[in-house]
This record gives sequence, C-alpha cells and structure tokens, in this order.
Amino acid sequence: MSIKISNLSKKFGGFKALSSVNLNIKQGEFVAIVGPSGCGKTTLLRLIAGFEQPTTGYINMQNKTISSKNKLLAPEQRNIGMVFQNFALWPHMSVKEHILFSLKNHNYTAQNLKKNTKERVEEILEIVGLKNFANKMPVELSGGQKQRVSLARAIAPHPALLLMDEPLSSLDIALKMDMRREIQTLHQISKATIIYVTHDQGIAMAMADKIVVMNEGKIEQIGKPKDIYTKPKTEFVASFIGKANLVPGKWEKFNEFVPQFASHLSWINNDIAETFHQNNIFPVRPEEFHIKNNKNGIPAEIKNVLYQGKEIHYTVSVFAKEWEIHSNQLNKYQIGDKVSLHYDLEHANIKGKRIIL
Ligand SMILES: Nc1ncnc2c1ncn2[C@@H]1O[C@H](COP(=O)(O)OP(=O)(O)OP(=O)(O)O)[C@@H](O)[C@H]1O
Repeated sequence: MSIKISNLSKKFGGFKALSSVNLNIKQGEFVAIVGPSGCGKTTLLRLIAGFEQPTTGYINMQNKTISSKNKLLAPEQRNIGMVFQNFALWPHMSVKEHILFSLKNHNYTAQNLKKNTKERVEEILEIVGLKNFANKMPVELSGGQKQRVSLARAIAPHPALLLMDEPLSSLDIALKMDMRREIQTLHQISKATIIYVTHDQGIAMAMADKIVVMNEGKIEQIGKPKDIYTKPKTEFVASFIGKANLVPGKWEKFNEFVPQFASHLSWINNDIAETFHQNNIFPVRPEEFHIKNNKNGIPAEIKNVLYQGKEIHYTVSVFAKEWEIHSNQLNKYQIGDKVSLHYDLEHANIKGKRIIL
C-alpha cells in the first residue's frame, strides 16, 4: 500500500501535537518513525490508523483520501493490521481465538486464508513461536508472549499495511533479536508496507528502508538509515541518532573547521550539512574521537568509564561540556586522567608547518 501524507496537523485543544507533516511511503516500504517521548509518533500512527481525525491536511492511501478535516474512513475500512505498545488483548479469548477472530473479521482477509483458517492459525503460531501456547488465556502469558499474540493477530489476515507501536519493547534481548528477524522475514514474504514507531534507534537502523526523525510534532529529517547517520541535517538529528558531540569552533574556507579549544587543529569534511556551517559547529560521533596521552589535541578530562565488552564508553569533560567517546583502544584511561582528543580526519599546524597527526 502506498501512502501520501500532506500538510498534516493535529491539535488537542490548544496543544499542537503534530505540525505540517509531509511524508510519502511507497508500496512495500519499511518506515521507522523515531523521536523522543512526546514528539508525536503515536499521534501520527493513530491518524494513519483512523483513530484520530486531522486538524488540517490529509492522508491518501492508494491515491484515495481516507482522512482529512472533513473525512474519516473508519479503521476497519482500512486494509491495516496494528500492534500496540499495550498489546490490547481480549481477556476472554485464548491465543488461538485471537488469531481466528482477526482472520474471520478483518474486512480484507483473502478468501484463501478465510477458507483455510485452521492451517493459517497453525502457520501464524509457528511464525511467532507460540505453538505450545495456543490454548492459553492472556492472563497466563508473560509480557513478551502477549506481545507476540498481538503481532500474530495483526499479521494473520495479511494486511497491506502494518502499523506497529513499539512492538518489541517488553521482550528480553534474545527474544527481541528473534522477533526482529521474524518481522524482517515477514516483511520480505508479505511485501506489506510497515510503519514502525520506536524509541530504539538501533532497531530503526537495522530494520528500516527509511527513517523519519521527529521532534516536537515536526519531521526533522527523512532518509535512509545510512544517510541519517552519516549526514544528519540538524543538530537535533546528529545528537539524537548516534549521539554526536557538537563541537564549537569556526568553519573556514575549503570546508576546514578549527575547533574552539584547539586552534592549531583543523578538521576537513565535505559532508557536513549547511546548518552546522552556519552555527559554527562540527558534529563528531563518539567513535570518531580518539583519546591520546599527548597534548596536541583538544584538552579533556575523563569523567566516567563504562566497560561494554569490546568497547569502552568514556564521558569526558571539555571546558565544562560533557562529550561521549567510544573507544576500542586497549589502554584504558581512569576517571580524573587528563587526556587529549583527536578527530579521525585531523591536521595540525605546528609552528607554521602543516602535519597530519
Ligand atoms: N488525546 C490526547 N489529548 C491531549 N493530548 C494528547 C493526546 N494524545 C497525545 N497528546 C499529547 O500529544 C503529544 C504527543 O503524544 P504522542 O503519544 O504522539 O507522543 P510519542 O512520541 O508517541 O511519545 P512516547 O514515545 O512517549 O509514546 C504529547 O505531548 C501528548 O501528551
């Protein structure tokens, strides 16, 4: 299913939860919507589902307007499946009955699935790993199992659009990885369009064709995961996705940046968005900084050390600001160590000579 969202806004009383959202989603695309709590992700999803009506703008599905100020097609009239954060299971139905109910009552279930409900229920139970729980009631299930029932119910009728709101949030890490693979496989097999709301940027990066980054009811950036990560367009996107450190300084000619705390250095990067040039900021990813014992880089002090197995995460303070650095260097620094920070693509001018560090 293809979707076009145009100039969409939503007000709750005097509060504007969404402002002028524009988004095009192609048939079969996997789109992740990420952003901090309260930025409007769920509101956008509820508008797409048909639970809320827009204040301005419209939503088209397959080139037909299904939501606007004057029109609202009911959720059951849209060919969608939904997985909610809070599962929304029916307490009086077993696992199997949830799947069956959805197969029988979804307006768009294909005839071949309706005719063979028994096989379809078995198939879905297998996919979500609940074969041994078919006759259990919701009260007898763990949070993760309930979430899988919610997923099973949504995918059983094979909807053209799957809306998922934090569908993996209550699973443990191993199950999360399993279900992540299942959803990816499901996406490949079903060719359904998926809109997936999450706080978890790791999941968004790994699964989505396209990421939509939201902040305060607006879209900050839309792009492929790699582009969002390597070419953030705003300071918000740089800090939210991949926790970039926003280094102040001065952009000189030829895309050279001189950091404020080490004016003998210059960093060259042709791929930094215009906003950063205008604001004289250079975003440096935690893994792009290297900590050294010399005095040639940006002076810093180690404030915190977190061992993460093959990486060490340092918090360092630089002239009262705190930055994050991820290092796989073997030499470990201790809290209180005075160190020097270097960026990947760095040159230094020492006594008029330009050297590469
Ligand atoms: N029915 C409502 N009435 C009034 N305000 C609402 C309503 N629904 C949402 N809001 C407000 O709109 C804003 C966006 O909420 P929304 O649930 O879309 O955020 P979110 O990005 O999904 O957050 P989270 O990640 O915490 O679930 C919030 O400030 C919320 O309080």
